[in-house]
Formats: sequence, structure tokens, C-alpha cells
Amino acid sequence: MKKIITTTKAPAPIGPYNQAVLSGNTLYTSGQIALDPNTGELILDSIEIETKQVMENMKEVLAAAKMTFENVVKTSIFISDMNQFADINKVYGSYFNEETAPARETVEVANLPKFVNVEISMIAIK
Ligand SMILES: C=C(N)C(=O)O
Repeated sequence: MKKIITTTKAPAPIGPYNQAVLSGNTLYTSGQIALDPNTGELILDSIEIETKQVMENMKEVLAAAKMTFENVVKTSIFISDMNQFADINKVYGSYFNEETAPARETVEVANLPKFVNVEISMIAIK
């Protein structure tokens, strides 16, 4: 069974995808970028602020499926510049307990939608 998860508290999709899909007990989220859900504007003031907006968006997507970051088992981080790895890590890490942090990969890519600097997707289990 596939249940589409949507919330107005996170940015609306900017393409042919949903914010998240629940299959059984497993939630697959789309990648979040630093769009402000209220204005539709990008929040790119600094890499820290951008990463925080991504994580806040993701928090709302998880909440729409009645989950929290504690439910997350795997994340994928796409970044435009590996030199920003440490700053992104600092903000990202503040959302998780170090002992129970999810598995993840971080990859540098040539470009991201709307030319943002960071996009994060997650898999969570109920
Ligand atoms: C922002 C996205 N998740 C996308 O364009 O796929």
C-alpha cells in the first residue's frame, strides 16, 4: 500500500513528485531544499541557515507522517561544494542524537534544483 504524505507546512513540490510516500511502515521523503513554505522563496543567507531551513522542512514532512527525526534510519545529502561539509554537518548533526543518528551518504554534485547548495532526503520507519 502506498500513501501520499503532504503538508502545507513544508514547501510544495516543484516538480512531478510528492513530499513523501509511506509504504507500509516505511516513509520515503523527497529531497528537501531551502524553500520557505510560506513564501516559496529560497533561504540562502548562509550555508548554516540554508541547511537549517532544509531540516525544518523535513521536520514538517516527518510530522505529517506522525514521525520525528528519531524515526529516520537513512539520509542522503547532496551538496554543491564539499568545502561546506563541516558547516552542513554541524547544523544537520544538531537534529540527531549522535548515538542513534541514521546511516547516510554525502555526495558533491555538479548542480541541484534551483542551484541551491544542499538537498537532503530521508527514509524513516514507524
Ligand atoms: C527538489 C526536489 N526534490 C526535486 O526537484 O526533485
